[in-house]
Amino acid sequence: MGTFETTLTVFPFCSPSDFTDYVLTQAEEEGGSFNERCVVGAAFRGSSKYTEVTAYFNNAGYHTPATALMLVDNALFKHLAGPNASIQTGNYPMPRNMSETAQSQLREGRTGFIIAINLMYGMASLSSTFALLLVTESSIKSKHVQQVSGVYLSNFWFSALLWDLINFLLPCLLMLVVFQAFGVKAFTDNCHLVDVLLLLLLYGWAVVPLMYLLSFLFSSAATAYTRLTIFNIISGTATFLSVTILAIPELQMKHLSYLLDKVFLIFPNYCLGMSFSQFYQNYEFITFCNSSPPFSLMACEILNITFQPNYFSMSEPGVGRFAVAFAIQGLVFIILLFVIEMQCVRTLRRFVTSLFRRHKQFAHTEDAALLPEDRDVAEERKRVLECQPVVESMVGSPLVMQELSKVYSSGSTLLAVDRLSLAVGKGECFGLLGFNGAGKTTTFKMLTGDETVTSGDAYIDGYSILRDIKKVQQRIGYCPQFDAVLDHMTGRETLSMYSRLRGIPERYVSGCVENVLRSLLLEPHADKLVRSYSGGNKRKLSAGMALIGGPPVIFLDEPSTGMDPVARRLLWDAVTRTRESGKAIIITSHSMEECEALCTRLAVMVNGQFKCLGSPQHLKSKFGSGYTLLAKVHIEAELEDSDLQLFKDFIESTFPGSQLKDEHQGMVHYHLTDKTLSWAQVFGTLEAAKEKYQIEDYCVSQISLEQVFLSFAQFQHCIECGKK
Ligand SMILES: Nc1ncnc2c1ncn2[C@@H]1O[C@H](COP(=O)(O)OP(=O)(O)OP(=O)(O)O)[C@@H](O)[C@H]1O
Repeated sequence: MGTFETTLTVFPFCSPSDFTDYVLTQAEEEGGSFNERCVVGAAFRGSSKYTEVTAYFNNAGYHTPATALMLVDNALFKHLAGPNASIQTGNYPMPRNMSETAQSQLREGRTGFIIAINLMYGMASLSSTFALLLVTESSIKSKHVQQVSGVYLSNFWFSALLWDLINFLLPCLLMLVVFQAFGVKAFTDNCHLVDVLLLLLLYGWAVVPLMYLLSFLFSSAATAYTRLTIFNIISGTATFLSVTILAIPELQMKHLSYLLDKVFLIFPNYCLGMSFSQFYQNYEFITFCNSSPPFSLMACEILNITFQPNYFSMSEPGVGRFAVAFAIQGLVFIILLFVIEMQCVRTLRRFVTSLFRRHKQFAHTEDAALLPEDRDVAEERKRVLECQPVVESMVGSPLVMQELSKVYSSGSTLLAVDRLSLAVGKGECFGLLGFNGAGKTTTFKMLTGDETVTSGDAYIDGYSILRDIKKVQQRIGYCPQFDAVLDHMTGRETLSMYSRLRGIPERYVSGCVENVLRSLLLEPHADKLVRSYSGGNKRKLSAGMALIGGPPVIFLDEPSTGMDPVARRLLWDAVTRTRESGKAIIITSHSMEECEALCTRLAVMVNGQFKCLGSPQHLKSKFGSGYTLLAKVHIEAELEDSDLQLFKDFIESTFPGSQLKDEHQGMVHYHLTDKTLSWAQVFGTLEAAKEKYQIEDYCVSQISLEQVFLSFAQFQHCIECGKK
């Protein structure tokens, strides 16, 4: 019994309509609060002999009629018996009969329903987090670099699954604590916590691989998280609600509900909601039907309440079929994961598209064959193609490319790499030079298995990239164009992981890591998280990941971008040492200085083709005729132009055909184009003219690699503009 407190307001009313008007006016003025404040009222009318009392109650309250009557009676009693008189009123509901209790038990299922809905919402956002790291690893190419470093697909996925399930166990245990703390008997009585934990873990087994599968659809972690959460909510809550609502007998759609229940068994989130809801309901039914046998059992029979003593029974309301569904879902999702990862679909698609593309490709190849090819490139092609079978004849060449081509056909068709043939020997560093969009990165991507090959083949250590990509990947180191490093690891951890992936015995791992850290000047940052690294240090780490363990073939895609001059030279030293130890290195760079310092041979790539090939000196001699002259002439302030002009006239008359490339503050840069000139002639002439033209300093050199490279600029067509 509760205490009833209210403010007594007394107004003189003459008729019942006065009271009604008062209530209506007050309700209008006060709005919603009037309804809460004013729950009962009473009107006393009449003379001293005869008084009519009317009690009013606000029907929003459950007990207001009785309260209104109690107050009126109290007032009358006080009036007649004195101020100390009072009537105490109590509320003692009659015990419910069996039928009412049964009806109530049936409705109790609502608690299970609410728990299930809340659980599904929570799990929807929790399970989508399992895709985050995978999406990040794929988008930054870290997964690819790990594969290239020797990770087996099965190891990658099962270790991820194991780790995620261990992580998933923690929130599950927390959930059990919550059930225990809030006394949710259905989930805590009779060792049910174990059953609930089993259900949650089975859900984890099913949903984690599903998130892995769906992670392939996204390239950004944030987008993946939002969309997967929405997917989980829809595939859980929406399906659960529709089946539950359609099962209401009054709707007469039980058959549809039954059918949908079977269909939705493919969704782990639906199974989670249903299993928890039904587990709860089953507990309630069991409790009621066994409460006072045999009457309760009879009531259950009459009201058609069925329960399953075994909670994991396959029949309703047992949750056995959901447990089985979880187990099968997990298995199927893992199989699908491997089907996708083993590129079965990709291979099939490539086969189908190649059928359609064949005609187009032949047309292109015929066109290309008409174009004249550089003699060195043609000889390299002949050398490579003549060696059949490649595996036996090219033992000295860890990398052999045979007519390797790549056509991108997203939107318009683009020939990114055009029939490259090349053999790179042990202890050789081969440079791929080319303008932006020439096809260097695409070549690397094909060689490392990141892109499919349109035609041709390549062999690494004798293994074909088409047939034995796994074996190929175990034999290469790859530093991609953009850093594929994981932010949440330290530099030392990253290098240790890659050295283990390369199969370095555990006792040598720390020595190897220290070597790389020291050689790339990364020691001061070794134990910092990669997310705090500068761009240059990340680049050093990427290069270190490719070099560690000394794989036979190493691909470095613009490794020194963003490095300071000291770090760059240290990298060059590390690359040179690796090359001298007998490894084949293929490097791309936009720094001619770097190519001259590192490469034993190089090729300039234009529109996916090699335009020239050979050692830096060979290319300079072949394509860079003449000399470069840099001279500094002493000039008086007032005679500036005439002094310099005299010298320029002298050069142009002495070396006919010379081209002035640059001129600045008395410094001139000439290209002496005459091929017949000898070093002695050029030096002799300049020494003789030194005093007459007040030459302070001069330098004569061969044409630089950069000038050779620039001479191919005219051939690179603008793909985006679609013109040559
Ligand atoms: N996934 C892709 N889909 C379609 N076209 C692509 C794709 N990747 C690259 N390309 C195109 O292929 C051509 C070669 O690109 P690639 O990245 O290999 O050039 P690159 O020589 O490495 O250039 P950079 O020096 O700028 O790195 C470019 O025209 C590019 O636009």
